[in-house]
Amino acid sequence: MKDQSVAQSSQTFADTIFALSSGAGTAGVAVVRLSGPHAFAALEALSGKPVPEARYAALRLLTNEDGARLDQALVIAFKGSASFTGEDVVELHLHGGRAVVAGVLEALDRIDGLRPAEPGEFSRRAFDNQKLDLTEAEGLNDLIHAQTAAQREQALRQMDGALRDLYEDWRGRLVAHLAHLEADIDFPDEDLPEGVAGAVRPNILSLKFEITQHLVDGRRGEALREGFRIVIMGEPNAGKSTLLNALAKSDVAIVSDEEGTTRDVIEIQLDLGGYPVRLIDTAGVRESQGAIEQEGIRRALARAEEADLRLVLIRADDWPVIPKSMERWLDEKAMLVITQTDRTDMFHVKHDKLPGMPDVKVADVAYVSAKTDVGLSDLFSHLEEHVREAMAPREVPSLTRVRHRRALEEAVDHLDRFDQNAGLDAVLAAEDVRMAARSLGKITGRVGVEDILDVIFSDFCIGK
Ligand SMILES: Nc1nc2c(c(=O)[nH]1)N(C=O)[C@@H](CNc1ccc(C(=O)N[C@@H](CCC(=O)O)C(=O)O)cc1)CN2
Ligand SMILES: Nc1nc2c(ncn2[C@@H]2O[C@H](COP(=O)(O)OP(=O)(O)OP(=O)(O)O)[C@@H](O)[C@H]2O)c(=O)[nH]1
Ligand SMILES: [Mg+2]
Repeated sequence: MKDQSVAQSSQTFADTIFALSSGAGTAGVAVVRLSGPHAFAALEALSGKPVPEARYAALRLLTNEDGARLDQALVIAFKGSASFTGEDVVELHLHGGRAVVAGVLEALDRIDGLRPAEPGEFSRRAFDNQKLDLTEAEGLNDLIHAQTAAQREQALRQMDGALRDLYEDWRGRLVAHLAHLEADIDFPDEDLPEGVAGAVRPNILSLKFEITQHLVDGRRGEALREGFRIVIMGEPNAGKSTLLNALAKSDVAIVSDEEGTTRDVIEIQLDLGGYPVRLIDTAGVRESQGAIEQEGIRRALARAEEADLRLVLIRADDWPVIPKSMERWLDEKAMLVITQTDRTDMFHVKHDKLPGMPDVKVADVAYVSAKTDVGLSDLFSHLEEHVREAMAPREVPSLTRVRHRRALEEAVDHLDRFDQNAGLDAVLAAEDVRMAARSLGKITGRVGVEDILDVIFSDFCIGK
């Protein structure tokens, strides 16, 4: 029974799938991809000619079953298993017009054994045929969505197997320890009074330390994937929306001298030196009677809570007094931005050791005027610096998804349990190591992931 379910997903039994693999909309060239046992027969049906030699492009007139001309296309066949999916693959490089693509997709749909692909189904087949592990597949999906150079670099690194190698190395080491532990259970070693569990304990604990270090690296891989969230906050009229517009170099948010102008959260994307940033403007924080403004403030504080960096804005004429509502937000995740410096005497503002100067621990202090542009380019470089520091790749690759984080935390939990059981019960201790190895195996997809595969791959585009 079990073997049969494996065979179901392998190439001989699968349907042949097809999809437009290039972007939607009119383009110079559109690529339709087919994968599965009927891919070559489908090409023969559309072109009326034998399939060209594998991996060589050929020009073919494509017609539908009524003989209507569809396109003069460039076609390529890839023989399984030397293909992206591991199955027979055909690519139709079409003229990118709507009617051409629609005509070809319709003609394919009418061929027996062919059906449109689900999102991510090509990659899913590549995974099933061991062309990719899960981290590589995720890297591929990230590459397709990469908006900045640093995101592209991280995705390519993951596609090269950087995370796979790291996690497989850890798993391999655990499995080796496990083999010793199991041998010891069957044939205890008289020379080791604490048993093998005691002997391998230091190695396992040092491995656990490596995993914990990897976990505390500050969300850098996730931030790079999702965009680093910079939240602009402060009291009404601090100049938040003005600053957003200045940094975005675009008139995105409404600015006025009325307090409480902004109530919705406004988010824009920036590319700071190749790093993706989500810059978020929020409602001014104050005691408010209005229900809508209150909701705006609630949302502002929620965003501030999950920010990677907070820009806490204070008007130069209020400085150095810090509004009560902002006190709790000033920490090492905050940058203090003194705004509207044109409205007051700069010497007074910039004097660091003013009497009554609050003693705050923040990442940085900046002084800006959106009116005169003074300080804006400095603020820009400080932000760029901060963002690079937070997301620049390290020698050991960073985890890029909550999915990885959860599995690693699970592994650490099992290793903690191993630590407790090591001196007490060899059988339990071995089981803990086995479970930890299993948690690591879930990241690459080696074990126990059948139930999450649909979730992972359905997040991909159609045609990928
Ligand atoms: N036209 C086209 N361009 C494309 C893709 C594609 O599928 N079609 N890709 C799709 O994402 C990417 C290239 N990735 C690919 C990865 C592996 C194989 C492949 O045929 N692999 C075989 C043979 C390897 C070899 O000869 O070195 C294999 O792994 O066995 C093809 C494309 C980007 N550009
Ligand atoms: N002189 C001067 N005025 C500024 C500067 N920045 C903002 N303002 C003015 O300050 C007022 C408030 O600016 P906004 O950007 O709307 O302030 P905000 O913090 O978004 O306010 P809310 O959305 O109400 O919370 C507007 O009249 C702006 O023109 C500045 O650098 N210099
Ligand atoms: Mg505003």
